[in-house]
Amino acid sequence: DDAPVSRFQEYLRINTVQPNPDYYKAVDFIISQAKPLSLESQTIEHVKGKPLLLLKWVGSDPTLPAILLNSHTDVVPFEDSKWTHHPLLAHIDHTSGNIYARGSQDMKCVGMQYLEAIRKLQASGFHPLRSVYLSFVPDEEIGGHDGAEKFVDSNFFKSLNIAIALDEGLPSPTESYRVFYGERSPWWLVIKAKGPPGHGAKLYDHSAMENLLKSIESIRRFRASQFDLLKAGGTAEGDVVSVNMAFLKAGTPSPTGFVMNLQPSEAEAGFDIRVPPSVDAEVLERRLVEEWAPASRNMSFEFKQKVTGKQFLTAADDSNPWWGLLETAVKEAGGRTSKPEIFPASTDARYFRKAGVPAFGFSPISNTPSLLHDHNEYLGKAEYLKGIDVYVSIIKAYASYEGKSGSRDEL
Ligand SMILES: CSCC[C@H](NC=O)C(=O)O
Ligand SMILES: [Zn+2]
Ligand SMILES: [Zn+2]
Repeated sequence: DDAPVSRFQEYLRINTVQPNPDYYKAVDFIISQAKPLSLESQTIEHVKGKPLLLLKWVGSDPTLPAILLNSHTDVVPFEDSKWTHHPLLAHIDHTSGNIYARGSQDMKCVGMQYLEAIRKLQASGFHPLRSVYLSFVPDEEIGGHDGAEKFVDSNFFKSLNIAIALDEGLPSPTESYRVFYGERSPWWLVIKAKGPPGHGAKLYDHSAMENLLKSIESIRRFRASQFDLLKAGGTAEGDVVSVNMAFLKAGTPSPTGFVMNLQPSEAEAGFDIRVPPSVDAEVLERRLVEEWAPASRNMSFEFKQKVTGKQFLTAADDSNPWWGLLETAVKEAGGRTSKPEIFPASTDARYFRKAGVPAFGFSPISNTPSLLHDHNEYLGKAEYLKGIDVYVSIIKAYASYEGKSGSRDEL
């Protein structure tokens, strides 16, 4: 059991932290792991310095559409002083068996588990009928535009003829694994207020700060209404709009902090908003124009990131054979899947779905708190090893499936 865990630790120790990930080191490491498995390998650089690694386990029937197992190689930054163990050390707590590292849940675990599962399948003498591709993509954490998005837009991707893609999910605090069939759309919104400057001791209307605060109050009321739906139960995390303030920027800097007796003429605030497929984006945008950033209150807005247009969902029912195969394969590995959900944040799966490839978000992590992007992100050693067996079962089922491919639903 030690070797797979050591290999996982080795991957975790590679510094692929945004905004300066060492992608080549990660790619070289994965290639070294793929070598003994005799997988075909190619590195694609849609953008210089951002390599995407594609591995292929060749199936015996090249006429059948292939399976894609996707993972991203980058991880989000951390405040190492707030961790109990440095996030790039992949320290194992020997009492609990927990491996502490950035990327232990999101999602270096999954990338390595795919490979470990293939290693086990080969050792057992299994040969795939369908080809299995493994993509290790860059830049997911900053939007995936130079990674999965360019990959999916290429003719080369179309030539791969992918029937189904698997990508990351979220840890489950309970026994059953979470599975995702769609995602909320990210809107990264900045609202700006302007107003006349003035003496800090003067009470007057329409200052930039007052204008911005009115918007913030309105946005907070909306946030509370959505949060109440969630707190009341019956509504899933991915089915309400989330709004969280990312930054506040205003004031006139001084050597000791900020000038205190000057009312600034400009103020801005940034929000991370996530919109479920079931919510009418036009109605929400009208609210933004009319209540959150009305020009009549000297306000403007811009989006730093916005996914617009149709949102594609992957059928998670009997109409899609890949769904049943996944459920059964997890069961055969001794696990259970819970009701399919909308992913609350974003993943590269949205690009696959948009290209017409059904995709499920799934990370085989149960009985574990979700610590993505948090301090002290960890994964239990036993949970990691169990996840490998879950993928053994899934890859076996997917790569052996002889039937027709599934469908994609549009919204
Ligand atoms: C909007 S692109 C950013 C993607 C990022 N993905 C995972 O956390 C997210 O914030 O959801
Ligand atoms: Zn991720
Ligand atoms: Zn992430």
